[in-house]
Amino acid sequence: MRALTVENVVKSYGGPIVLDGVSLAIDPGKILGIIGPNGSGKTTLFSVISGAFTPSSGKIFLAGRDVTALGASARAIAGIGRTFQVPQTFSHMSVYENVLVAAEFAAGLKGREGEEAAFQALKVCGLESRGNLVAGTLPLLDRKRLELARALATKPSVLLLDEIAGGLTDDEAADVARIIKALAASGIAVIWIEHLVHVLTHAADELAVLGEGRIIAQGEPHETMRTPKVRQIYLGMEPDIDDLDQ
Ligand SMILES: Nc1ncnc2c1ncn2[C@@H]1O[C@H](COP(=O)(O)OP(=O)(O)OP(=O)(O)O)[C@@H](O)[C@H]1O
Repeated sequence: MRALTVENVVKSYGGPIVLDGVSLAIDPGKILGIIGPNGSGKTTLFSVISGAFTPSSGKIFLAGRDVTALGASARAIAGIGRTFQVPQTFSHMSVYENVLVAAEFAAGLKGREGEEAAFQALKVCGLESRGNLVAGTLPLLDRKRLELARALATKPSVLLLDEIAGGLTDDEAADVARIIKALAASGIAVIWIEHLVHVLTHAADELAVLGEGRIIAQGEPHETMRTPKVRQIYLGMEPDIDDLDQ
């Protein structure tokens, strides 16, 4: 069964249409990369999947169950985890407290179950020795790891990553990509928005390109980057499309 199916989703915020009939699906254990120019609707797509916004029409299925009518909290509990473009960490709290709060309040994991989920999430993200540090003092790479750990502590079956590698060096981005691949290998379905195309062409099983609210290309990442429509968009922005294979 597909981990998540997005069926013909249309979204407008009251003005122009931002998502114009988007359909996609992902299996457990796979990584689907999403790219697209600024304003093409990537973050809106995540908001509609996570339940922050209701689609104007269309449906969202989580493991075959129609969750379109559920709000964000119910979807988090049902198994949809999310990181944000701007990290949502509480800077004055410790690293461990940040992750525990996510487990307890976002996913409803109480007592030992919450503590265990928080500890495991820190461990997988390489932060187990930094649990007592104040979150606001962490360097960027660790703040990204913490954002990932917070999403992971909700024990998601589907994980939505919004520019988790943004601002990182190539080596740091590779480090985060390694963690994400391990998460996928454990059975989590990962949908990953990123402006750094080369990070996704290396890490994703499949790539979907959004343009003006529609999926204009989708498939094996390198093939997808070579399609004429995608080349047109990324010409000049990604001068090294032909080097992405290397
Ligand atoms: N809460 C909102 N209310 C009204 N319009 C919005 C809202 N959020 C996004 N939009 C508009 O929807 C369009 C798509 O925005 P969205 O943030 O989804 O695109 P994006 O592809 O994620 O862009 P970026 O790469 O810049 O983050 C834009 O025109 C944006 O101004």
